Amino acid sequence: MIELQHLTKRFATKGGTVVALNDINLTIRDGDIYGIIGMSGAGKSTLVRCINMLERPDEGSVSVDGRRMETLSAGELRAARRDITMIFQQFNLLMQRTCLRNIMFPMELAKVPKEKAEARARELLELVGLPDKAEAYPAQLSGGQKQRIAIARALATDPKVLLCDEATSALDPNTTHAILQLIQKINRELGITVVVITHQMSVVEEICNRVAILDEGTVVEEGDVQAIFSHPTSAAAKRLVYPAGAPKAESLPGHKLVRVAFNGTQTTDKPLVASLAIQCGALVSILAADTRIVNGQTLGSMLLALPDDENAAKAIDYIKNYPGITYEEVNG
Ligand SMILES: Nc1ncnc2c1ncn2[C@@H]1O[C@H](COP(=O)(O)OP(=O)(O)OP(=O)(O)O)[C@@H](O)[C@H]1O
Repeated sequence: MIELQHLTKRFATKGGTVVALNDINLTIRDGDIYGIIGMSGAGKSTLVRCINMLERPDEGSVSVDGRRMETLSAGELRAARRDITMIFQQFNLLMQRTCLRNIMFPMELAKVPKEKAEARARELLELVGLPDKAEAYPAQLSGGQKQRIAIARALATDPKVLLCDEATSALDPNTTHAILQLIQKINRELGITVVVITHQMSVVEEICNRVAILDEGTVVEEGDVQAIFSHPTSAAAKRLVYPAGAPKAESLPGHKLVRVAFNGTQTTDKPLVASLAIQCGALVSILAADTRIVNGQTLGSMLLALPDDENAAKAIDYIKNYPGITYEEVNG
């Protein structure tokens, strides 16, 4: 378990002090794929770099499995970083080493005997799907292949935690998907806790179970991905969930406006709008909809116009009792 308590990090710059992180409190549980999302400059990289003490917090504590990271000596920290490894947007491979020797590198530092290190590196090449690239140099690989090698290298010391700092931001959508699948496989099969820093909602949607939304160095929302994405409350979360703007209510004469948010338990075989027409005789119009499927479940919200007639009360009752939906009447 990773626990951040009252974490604050400031940078002194020519223009004055920048508060990159301001009193962050977060708990990342074992086995989570935990997303940390925010706009550029929100403090994501600083946060993740504080977890392995690449940045030293000014205040607060970071504990990983009960071990207080900020209290460790340089030697202890080097050892701890074998348990908490990291991958980056730019891969950071050693260009003059082959892929095999890149993967062996952390094991060399940890004084693992060469034969054992090579055998493990070959296993990891298999795991990331590139057994034939052992003797290739990074310059001969595509971006996705480089990231696979970087992942293999990050796994070489059998870590408990993998920190991913914008690991797919330099990749095209198909390659991003493949790398996210690999990260998910590593989480599931090796039981490694993953922390994913990203500015892309789609990354969080695809693999994370929990998420923290960071805005100007503060956590503005935190929790279950489906709960947050179905009902964003902070301005920063709304900006991320509805990049084109939240569905706005404009009054429609003779209608009640109703916003419904799907919390992820809704199944697609029982469509709400059709059910309202059939069960309640309510001919509802969809004014706006921003729904998505996350992990096979419906999330997002719809703005509905409900004719204000004799069926309205029955329809509202029906919506309120509909599984997996949050109901809100809005004024135009
Ligand atoms: N070494 C540093 N010196 C001075 N200021 C810094 C330093 N590192 C980060 N900052 C500042 O701290 C704030 C948070 O930066 P950080 O890189 O953590 O944000 P981010 O959310 O990762 O952004 P991006 O998505 O653009 O990488 C920014 O205002 C940044 O300018």
